[in-house]
Amino acid sequence: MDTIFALATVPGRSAIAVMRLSGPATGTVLAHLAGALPPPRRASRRTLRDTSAEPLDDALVLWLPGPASYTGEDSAELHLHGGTAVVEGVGAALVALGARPAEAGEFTRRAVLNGRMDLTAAEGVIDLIEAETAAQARQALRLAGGGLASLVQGWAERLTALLARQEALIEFEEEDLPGSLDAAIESGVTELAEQIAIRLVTDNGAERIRDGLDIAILGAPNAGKSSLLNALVGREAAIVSARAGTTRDIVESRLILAGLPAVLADTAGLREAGDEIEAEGVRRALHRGEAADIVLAVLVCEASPDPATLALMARRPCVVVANKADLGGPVPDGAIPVSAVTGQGLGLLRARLQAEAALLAPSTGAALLSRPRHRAALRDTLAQLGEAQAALLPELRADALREALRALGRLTGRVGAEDILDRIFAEFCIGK
Ligand SMILES: Nc1nc2c(ncn2[C@@H]2O[C@H](COP(=O)(O)OP(=O)(O)OP(=O)(O)O)[C@@H](O)[C@H]2O)c(=O)[nH]1
Ligand SMILES: [K+]
Ligand SMILES: [Mg+2]
Repeated sequence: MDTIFALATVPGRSAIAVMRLSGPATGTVLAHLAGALPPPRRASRRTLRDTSAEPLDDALVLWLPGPASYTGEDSAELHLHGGTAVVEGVGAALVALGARPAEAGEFTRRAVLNGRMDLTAAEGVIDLIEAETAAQARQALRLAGGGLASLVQGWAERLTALLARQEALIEFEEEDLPGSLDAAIESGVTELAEQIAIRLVTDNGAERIRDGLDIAILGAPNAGKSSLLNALVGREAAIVSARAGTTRDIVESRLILAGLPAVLADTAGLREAGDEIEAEGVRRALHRGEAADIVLAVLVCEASPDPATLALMARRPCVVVANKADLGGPVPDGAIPVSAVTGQGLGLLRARLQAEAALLAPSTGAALLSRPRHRAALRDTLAQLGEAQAALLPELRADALREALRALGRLTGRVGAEDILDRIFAEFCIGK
């Protein structure tokens, strides 16, 4: 196993730069660099020197021997002065001493390989680094703290016990085993399948908290969709003009709703398009509307609701506004009167959007399945438990239980396909 190093802080000029090291040669490398190995787990001030004893920096050094370290390996942290020359000099000395630059996510990957955390906790670590809102950070912390790992671990232990009984049953078929054993396995499998199924159904919102909500603004040309986008995000993100058919492409802008990140998408006005470009714009608008978590349907106070928007409203979760309320005129049923020009009703609209967002991504703190692969693995497990329930031969039932256990193992990284690890750790930054 190589000894790796990377900057844990952002590269560039800074007050302090933290260089991390991990791997079997860490102790030797550190002793060379700092003159001697400092006492473990205590910050020590040392002059760092390169291989020809030239001073590199006056630094704070932490020696973190394994296995009680982040990676599980012998590790160290060097708190350097954050200048480019210092960091490069220390990097060059580390290479001269036999260490190599780490790849993205390599520290955390080693932590997973050494059993310091499972794959879902590692995903929590990435999410925590990426988190932009408080809700995302809370969810990431739960994952990083082993929230999903311990749940899955509990299921895996029960499954292992059921499999052991099943194998005993096969082995001792001839001899006298209590007749109730078979029934006990059956009810155990059923109970486990139920619990996993319930988790799949009730664990909602975690993916939305992680990835954000998709809100599409749709309506007739000139309804004021672009004006509304600009008013909601507080900047001139989209072009506004009195000419119908101004917006062609989708214009996206980010918005945070009650701690949830959202992407607000302005689209082309819905109508029989005048030309090929507008037709493509309308096609994109409808497509975006069909895929959105929430459609923000924009009607206009004085006009009768246009059929295309009404048709979409019937199919998608919607918040409906009647824009241009400043001009007066009747407000269509169920619509919130707003004015993108005067700002009237925008507070109410924001509150409605927040309420819808909260419905879609309840921040109850219970949701853990934040990635499609989590659900996929649990569905595979469930399918195998179904096979086990349906199996007529004890051997086939044991096979299905083994497969179910493998599916759970893929979720936690215990059953590791290299390509899954590669994909997950590619999301990481270098130094984590
Ligand atoms: N009085 C009034 N005028 C508005 C309001 N909102 C938008 N407008 C005007 O309506 C016209 C069209 O506004 P846009 O925001 O470009 O409308 P749009 O729905 O994006 O139009 P397309 O992109 O062409 O589909 C502009 O002249 C805006 O100034 C409003 O609340 N009150
Ligand atoms: K317009
Ligand atoms: Mg527009």
